[in-house]
Amino acid sequence: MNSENWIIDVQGLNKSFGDKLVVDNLSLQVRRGEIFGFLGPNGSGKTTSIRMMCGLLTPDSGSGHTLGYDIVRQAADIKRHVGYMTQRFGLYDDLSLRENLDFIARIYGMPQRKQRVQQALERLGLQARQNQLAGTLSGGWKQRLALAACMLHEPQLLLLDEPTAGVDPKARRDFWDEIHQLAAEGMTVLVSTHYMDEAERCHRLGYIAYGQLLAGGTPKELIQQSQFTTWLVEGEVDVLLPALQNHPAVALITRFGNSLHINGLDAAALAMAIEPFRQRNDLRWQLITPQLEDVFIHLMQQSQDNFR
Ligand SMILES: Nc1ncnc2c1ncn2[C@@H]1O[C@H](COP(=O)(O)OP(=O)(O)OP(=O)(O)O)[C@@H](O)[C@H]1O
Repeated sequence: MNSENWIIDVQGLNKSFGDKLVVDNLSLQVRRGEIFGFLGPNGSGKTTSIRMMCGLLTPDSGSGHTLGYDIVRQAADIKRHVGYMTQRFGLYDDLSLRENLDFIARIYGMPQRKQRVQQALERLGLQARQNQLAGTLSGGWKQRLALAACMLHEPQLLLLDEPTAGVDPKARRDFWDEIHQLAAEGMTVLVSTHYMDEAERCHRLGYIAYGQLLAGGTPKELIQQSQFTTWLVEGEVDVLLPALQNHPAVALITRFGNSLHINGLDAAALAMAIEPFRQRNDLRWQLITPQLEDVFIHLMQQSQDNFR
């Protein structure tokens, strides 16, 4: 791919706070119109990475471009074209939706202010609530308003830092439909999330732990890279745990109600481990596609071990 098509293209970014290395040699490329998901445990460096890529934080070393601008020397240019939605709702509770958007447009001295506010209200389906005080909105509508606010200046890249934390599943789904619509229109989106259903809706993903990008690719590629074999077992699964939990052929067991996902890296060894239980009447076994959540939990466990 021609490097001019990368909206984000950074190499070897490092950042420390005090003596703690928070982002460690991060390289990342994101294409125009792509929804790129950033995953990783709390404190793994996702926000810090996002802030460096949008010109809000200077890396200690490393280089790169966002929207064609140098992330160190042209940070101000990047900020002008990026919409950044932070983890916390940063709007005014005692202003209406319209007043909030109008206020932001005034602060930034945006030309055609009224028109832009109207467009943003319409774009995100907020007209019917335009006179409602922001403080009285539910979590889902607040996120929508925050998204409208960070799109007022018509950015080319959206950086969304855990945009749907604490938002109910229906509102999250609506929010993601909106993100997909924007991407289809050419918007590039970098989003951090802890939710697996959201991860599955990204075009590509990066998994970061202890500041290092440990895995990257489409959800399908990440599942393939994991080399997991996964058995789904339903029924009286409690009998399995004492025998399999610490079995060397079992990489990870995840519980879902009355079923388990039993994952292993060596299909034959895993088959041998479960063999004594296969004929039981109270258990039903099925070989399934590995789940992203299992893959990420395994990555996280491995990185903890490496870190120690
Ligand atoms: N300005 C700062 N000064 C000192 N330490 C910081 C600063 N910003 C972040 N850190 C530390 O850097 C580490 C990475 O933080 P960061 O917010 O990038 O992680 P994250 O992956 O976004 O976490 P979360 O999922 O909890 O939002 C944390 O240990 C955090 O406490």
